[in-house]
Amino acid sequence: MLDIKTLMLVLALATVVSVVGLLIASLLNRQVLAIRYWAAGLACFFTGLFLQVASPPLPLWLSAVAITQAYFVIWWGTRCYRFSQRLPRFWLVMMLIGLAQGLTFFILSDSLRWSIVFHSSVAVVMCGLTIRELWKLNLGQPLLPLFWTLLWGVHGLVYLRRTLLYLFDSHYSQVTSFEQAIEIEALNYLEGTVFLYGFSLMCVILTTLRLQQALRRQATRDPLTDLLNRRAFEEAALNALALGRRGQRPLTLLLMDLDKFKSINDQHGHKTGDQVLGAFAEHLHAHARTADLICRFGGEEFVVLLPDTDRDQAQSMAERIRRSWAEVVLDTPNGPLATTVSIGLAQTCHDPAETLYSLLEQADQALYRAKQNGRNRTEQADGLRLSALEGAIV
Ligand SMILES: Nc1nc2c(ncn2[C@@H]2O[C@H](COP(=O)(O)OP(=O)(O)OP(=O)(O)O)[C@@H](O)[C@H]2O)c(=O)[nH]1
Repeated sequence: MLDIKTLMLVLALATVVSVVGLLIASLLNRQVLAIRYWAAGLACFFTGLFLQVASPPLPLWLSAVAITQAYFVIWWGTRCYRFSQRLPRFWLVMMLIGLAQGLTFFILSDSLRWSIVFHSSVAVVMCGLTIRELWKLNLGQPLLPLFWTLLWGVHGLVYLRRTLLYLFDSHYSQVTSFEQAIEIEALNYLEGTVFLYGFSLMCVILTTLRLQQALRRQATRDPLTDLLNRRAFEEAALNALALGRRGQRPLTLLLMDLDKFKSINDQHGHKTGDQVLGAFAEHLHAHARTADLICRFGGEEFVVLLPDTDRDQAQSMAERIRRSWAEVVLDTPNGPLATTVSIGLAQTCHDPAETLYSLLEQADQALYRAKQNGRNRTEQADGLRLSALEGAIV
């Protein structure tokens, strides 16, 4: 039969391996903040184990505070993962929780039973909260939340059983050392070792997933406006066109160009120009439906593809966007700034010869007319011009 000291040593070694692994992973993947908290949480856990070995002479409640605090740090890291950002007041929250625990454990210090009951019930609650964080996130991978739940769920159940036994079982309510409770403590340490490796593995998988998402985003989004970039738009638009053609449903394209944008850059600077581009992207988002594809086509040119939308519906949408944009006054370092947009509109005719590029060409000609006719207006394309199709890619 394994004794407590051996089990503790195995768990401590597993923790060291996990902490070192996660620290290396966090150095390699600096963009994913959560892994740093997860590594810090495990380091906290290791400190708790070390303090446990050193008690006495150190009081046992010190180790209980460190181990319980580890759950709070890991939970915080999982929240940062969910929000994809650093959350404020980490140190303050951790200090307050640490102080509250320190005080509670200090009061309970002479009772191993109550110290364990308190520490285990906090762990059960934190397991539940940590599971919840991942379920609130749409990972797009159903297996990961399930594995996370299994891992934290079993861990929580082991702690729940421990809490209940120390609360209600007459044998455990009398014990004064871990050795006297070897049956449950052995399970606790063995499960803890497996849990640590499972948790570290999950941390690395979640970090990889986040990096993959970031890479996919970088490949498909325009960094300034976060709209679809040209390549991603073309891919999605070709699909939308094929679907529309198959269902014989109308589809319209709006090509937009901010008016006199060069003079905005010249008069207010490039930074303000960028601010205008960002604001216009948000404006488009606010007016588009979820099915619409919005893209920064290049420079100060934007495209919106409207599936299931005919020429008249698209015209009123384009006019809504144009009019409301003319009323937007931006607060820039040089004072208030308002700009306008010109729009070219083209609708599919489901001609077999029609392509995305011929549609764009038609919208571009309409846009050119809008500029020629004084800007801040919407012009419609006349229809499919076969001359525009020469050399078009289907
Ligand atoms: N700030 C900023 N400017 C950009 C960006 N991309 C392109 N531009 C500028 O956008 C301006 C486009 O100017 P033009 O194509 O001459 O057109 P315009 O001044 O908008 O005039 P019209 O289209 O005829 O109304 C150029 O000065 C580009 O340098 C960008 O990412 N940020």
